[in-house]
Amino acid sequence: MSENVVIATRESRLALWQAEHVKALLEDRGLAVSLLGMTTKGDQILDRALSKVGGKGLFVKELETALEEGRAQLAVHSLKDVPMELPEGFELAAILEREDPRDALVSNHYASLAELPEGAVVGTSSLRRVVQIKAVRPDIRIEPLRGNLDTRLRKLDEGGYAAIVLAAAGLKRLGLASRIKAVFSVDEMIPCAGQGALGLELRADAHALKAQLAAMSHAPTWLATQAERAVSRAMGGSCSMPLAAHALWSPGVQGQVLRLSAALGHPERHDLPLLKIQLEAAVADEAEARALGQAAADALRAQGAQAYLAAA
Ligand SMILES: NCc1[nH]cc(CCC(=O)O)c1CC(=O)O
Repeated sequence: MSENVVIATRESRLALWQAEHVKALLEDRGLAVSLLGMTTKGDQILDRALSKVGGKGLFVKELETALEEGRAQLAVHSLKDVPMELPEGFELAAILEREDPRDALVSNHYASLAELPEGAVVGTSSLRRVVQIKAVRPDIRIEPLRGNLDTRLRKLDEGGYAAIVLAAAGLKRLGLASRIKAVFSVDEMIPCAGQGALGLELRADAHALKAQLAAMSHAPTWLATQAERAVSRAMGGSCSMPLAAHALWSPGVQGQVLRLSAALGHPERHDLPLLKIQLEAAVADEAEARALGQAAADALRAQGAQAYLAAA
């Protein structure tokens, strides 16, 4: 494999950072790499919530077309933007070691969610974040907030919101960690499946590259995110759903166990309780990781998830 590897990437500052990061890792392994920047529908449509315009696939479709047509060999994605089922002919070849998976509160005036005054306006278009904020602060008013990280921070600075909620990983990658006022623990605000991890997608028939990328995959992150994505898949896997899933390796009686937390809120009725589950299991391979995710989804259904899903 001495040919040049072309990475297809979105052109937001975060996407470019992530693509450059993977480029450097591949170059360390002796590959020649270049980037192909592209704009996706998800980047263009900024006035509506993603859940209303077609979901996460909007960020990956154009990149997959570039792979299909041979204009690129590799697409780098924030794993949380990757749909649970990839189209026929595409695969995730590697998942890199996860960055900080937590959500962060960013504000120019307040140091935490608890400090926000009664009725304060918080910006987010993520139903997952909305239901978890409303569960502890039902008085908070939520206003939509889309666009890339710089756009969202600008909208905060223009004064439209008391605070906004963003993934810590993105802020850290862009050197914007100083904007973080408080990080939510993963119990306070359960992250989205895959949050903080990067997924490397290629064509299923790209065997040589696949073997090279597999060596870069981080097994603990791979298994944890497979469990998280299995919850999402079992629930119908779209971002029109206020679903959180996060798995963490923790010490067990006989070695490490994977502890999976998941939560589902009602998309509109914030007076209804958040359904929550935490399960743990010794997980040695992908099948066991997925089984853990499926078990969490089953447990949420036993708590009445079906009625919540029907409303989404
Ligand atoms: N939904 C957009 C998106 N996709 C990935 C990240 C952050 C980085 C990551 O989670 O890997 C963000 C921004 C955010 O949610 O605040």
